[in-house]
Amino acid sequence: MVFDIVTQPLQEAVRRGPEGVLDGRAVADALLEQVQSATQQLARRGITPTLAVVRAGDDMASDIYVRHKERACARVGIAFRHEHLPATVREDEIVEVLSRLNADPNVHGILLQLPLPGEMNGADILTAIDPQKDVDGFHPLNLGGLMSGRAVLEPCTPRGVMTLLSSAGVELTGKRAVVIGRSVIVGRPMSLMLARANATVTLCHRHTRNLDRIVSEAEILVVATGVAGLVKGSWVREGAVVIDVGISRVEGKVRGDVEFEAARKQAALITPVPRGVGPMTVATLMENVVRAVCVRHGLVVRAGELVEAASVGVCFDKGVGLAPWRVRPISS
Ligand SMILES: Nc1nc2c(c(=O)[nH]1)N[C@@H](CN(C=O)c1ccc(C(=O)N[C@@H](CCC(=O)O)C(=O)O)cc1)CN2
Repeated sequence: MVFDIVTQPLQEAVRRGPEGVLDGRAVADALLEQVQSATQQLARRGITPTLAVVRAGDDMASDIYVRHKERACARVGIAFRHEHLPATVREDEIVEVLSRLNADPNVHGILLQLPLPGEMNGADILTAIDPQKDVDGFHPLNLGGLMSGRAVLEPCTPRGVMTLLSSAGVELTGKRAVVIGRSVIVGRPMSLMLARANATVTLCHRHTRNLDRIVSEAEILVVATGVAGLVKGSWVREGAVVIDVGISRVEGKVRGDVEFEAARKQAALITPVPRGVGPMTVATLMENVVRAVCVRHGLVVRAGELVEAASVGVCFDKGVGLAPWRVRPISS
């Protein structure tokens, strides 16, 4: 465990929120405080964690999200670099920028803001990011590490959902979990993380038949489709925990994938949109930047304190320079 979250402040943040609503903003704030404490301790060792965001084109939503990331960096003491490339940029030019950032020892975390313009193949370009700096956790080595239980850097949105669930004290063992959406950045890693936490997971997508019936059996429901209002309140099982990852703009308003008011009547806990999962994505990114720094410098954040990894029995085998997933206990 490279960054060990202290759960009590997160639990208190959940308790302060409205009954039945999982206030992602409050939990994200509590997490950001812990990240800030870690960056202050890193600063005392002369280390300034640095995140580089590469963005191509002028997608309006991306503009908002990159600004959220910049603001979060400023808040927690992470230096922020923005490489904003024109929409006409070629794939090889993006790869060139990523390679330069890979080689820069002052950069700890790199992310490529999605979506990319036009027909560009994001999956190919993402492989150009050094897996040790891949703070989005989208590199195939990190995604493979997630599958084999060895990833250090995991995708921010599903990881943020897991943090939200644990801060609300949601027990997952043996629970029937349904994930709607099979994207590489949310649905698929989400289903792996829930299975890792001992839930029984069904992964649904656009070809799934009888979606309403499957949803009605879910004790934990995670919806990540980007289709506003797809999940009707009447589908939701009484007492379910509902996590809405979707963000769409409808008539100038931000909406989720779940009919919030109707679903709230059924659910024991539900995340709103906005102020639900979105802020957790950004806070978890900040956590991942500190993770990347720790892996590089052989450090661990344990119960809020930064310590040498060796003193708690963890070593980071950097091997041929591509393996955050080669973290292993010294004793093994
Ligand atoms: N490289 C990446 N690209 C994208 C990711 C990602 O994790 N890595 N995820 C999304 C966009 N995203 C972060 O990049 C993101 C989405 C939403 C929010 C957020 O805080 N939303 C607010 C609402 C803000 C608004 O739209 O007005 C909320 O839910 O409260 C943050 C980050 C796709 N691309």
